[in-house]
Order: sequence, then C-alpha cells, then structure tokens
Amino acid sequence: ENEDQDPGLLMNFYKDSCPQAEEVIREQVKLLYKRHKNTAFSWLRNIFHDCAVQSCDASLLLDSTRRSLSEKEMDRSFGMRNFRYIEDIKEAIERECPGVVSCADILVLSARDAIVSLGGPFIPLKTGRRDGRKSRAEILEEYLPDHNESMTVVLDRFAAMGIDTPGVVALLGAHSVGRTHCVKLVHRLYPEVAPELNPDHIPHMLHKCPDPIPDPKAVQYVRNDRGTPMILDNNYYRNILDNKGLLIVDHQLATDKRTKPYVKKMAKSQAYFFKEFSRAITLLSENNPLTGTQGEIRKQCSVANRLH
Ligand code: HEM
Ligand SMILES: [Ca+2]
Ligand SMILES: [Ca+2]
Repeated sequence: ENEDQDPGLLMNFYKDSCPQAEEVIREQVKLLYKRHKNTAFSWLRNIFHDCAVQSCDASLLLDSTRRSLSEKEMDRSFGMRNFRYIEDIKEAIERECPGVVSCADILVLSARDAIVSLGGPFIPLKTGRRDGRKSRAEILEEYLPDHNESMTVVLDRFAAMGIDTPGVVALLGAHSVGRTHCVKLVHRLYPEVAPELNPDHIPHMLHKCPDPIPDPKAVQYVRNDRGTPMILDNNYYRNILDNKGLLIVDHQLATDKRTKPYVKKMAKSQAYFFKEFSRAITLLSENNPLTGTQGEIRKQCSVANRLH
C-alpha cells in the first residue's frame, strides 16, 4: 500500500473506470423521484446522517448483523426511509461497472441529485470515497445532535467538521422539505403548548398530533414546511422567524444571537441561502472519507463484503 499514490477525492474520480457512473446515478435518482417523491428527502437526510458520523463511508447503510447493531436502528435515525431504493441505484451501477463505484459515493451523489430534484442548486462534488466495513451505531450520539440539543452543542459538532455558523444555518434549511413524526414534537404540545409557538400554527399541529403519547406504529407526522413542503427553498427561514419551527433546534436557530443574523439573511435571499448551502454540503461530503486502498467497494450497500 503506497499512501503517496492515493489521490484522495477528485472531481469525476470514475472518469476512466466507469465514465457513465454519475449519469447512471442521476437517471436512477430522477426515476425514483418520479415514482416516490419522498426518496429525494431521504437522500438529502442521508448525507447528514452518514457523513457527520465520523466519515462519509456509507456506514449508515449497513444492516444489523448478529454482531453489530445498525445505525439505522438508533433513535437518532427515527423516520429514515427508502433505504431499499439505494440498492436499486447500486444495482444499476453494478450492471454497468461491477465492483467499481462505492456506496459512499452513491450516497453522496444521490444527495446531490436529490437537491436538484427538489429545486435546489446543482453542487459539483468530488468522488473517490470507499466504503467502511462497520456500523458506528455505538458512537452515533456523540456526532449527531438531538432534536432538542442546545445551539452551543450543535455549533460545536459542526465546527469539528470545519462547518462554520452560516454553514450550519444553511444546512438546517434542509428542513424546508419532508416531515417530522409526532413522537419528536409532542413534548412541545403536551401537557402544555410551548409558549413560543405561533398560535396560528398550533391547531394544525394538534390536529396532526392528537395524542400526547403517539402510537409508535401509527404514521403521524407534521410537514416541516407547510408552505412549500416539496421544495428546498428559503421558506424554512421565514417559518422559523415566524415561530413555526417544529423542532426545538429549528426554533433556537431563529432566536440564538449567533445564528439569527444568518437566518434573517437567508430568509431575505434565496441566492445567499443556496450559496452557503452549497459550500456547507461540499464540506459535509468531504468529511474524513476513506480513500485509496482504505475500506472496500461494497457489492451490496446494506452488507459489508465477505472476506476470504
Ligand atoms: C442539529 C441538526 C439536526 C437535527 C437535530 C435534525 C433532526 C431531525 C428530525 C428529528 C427529523 C424528523 C424525523 C422524523 O420524525 O421522521 C428530521 C428530518 C429531516 N432532516 Fe434533519 N436534523 C438536523 C440536521 C439536518 C441536516 C444537516 C440535514 C441535511 C442536510 C437534514 C435533513 C433532514 C430531512 C431532509 C428531513 C426530512 C426527512 C423525511 O421527510 O424523510 N437534517 N431531522
Ligand atoms: Ca458514516
Ligand atoms: Ca420548502
């Protein structure tokens, strides 16, 4: 193993080994989006949950085994969905170039293409990531903030990846699409409604989450952005300034004096939001990857390769 020959991440890493790789992923993401719009939310959430937990190494995609618990089973991953469709993308790629393109790169590029499907910016991203061999479930909570985390902790966790305050504010803009299940919200509604919540938003939240202890099997949720639920735009910032943020972390983003100035700026300018979002997604996507001869190219995204 010669470390000097590892070029690390590169633009179009597969240009010789699998020239059609990025195109195949783009087509698959588009096809899946046509059939199931919410796949795009999942690809966007995946890049956070994989890359922020130590490395963009597709550890998130591994299923539980007899020996180890999957990251997907952890409470922080609550509500994550559509993992089986990542395998469809992987299978399409394997048909073209078997054993060449990592699940880690598929995860990152599917997020990139999902952002475009949702009306967000096109973000050029490097490739060349390799797949990790183990779940990081046991350390996941050290990296992923909880929904009611303090802004100090949130900013610290992102700063450790080189993502600054405007970058964090922009990334949380991902909550301009998708949904939040009632289990993550009822503590703001019962026994008393959180006083900071906008009174115009409360009846809707109570209607969607009528039980203080939601049945974990019932799919009860509130859309993150009632205005433009399917579009990645700066409406999220207007919502949170209007006290319509669903999670405590969303609300704090609009009130903490470190983040509020950027929230206001992004609420005013979609262009500024997109610029900061693109920069922060790039940093997130390059967090501590495995490259060169590290890790492996998984055959199937949900299981590590068998060693002989
Ligand atoms: C402090 C950081 C964050 C916290 C605490 C957080 C927490 C959450 C929670 C609790 C949900 C609701 C899950 C559910 O009930 O189904 C959610 C949804 C979502 N999050 Fe985050 N999040 C954070 C940052 C991010 C980032 C950085 C991204 C992407 C760049 C992201 C993308 C999403 C998306 C797209 C959804 C909707 C998923 C769907 O509808 O399937 N989040 N988040
Ligand atoms: Ca990971
Ligand atoms: Ca929106």
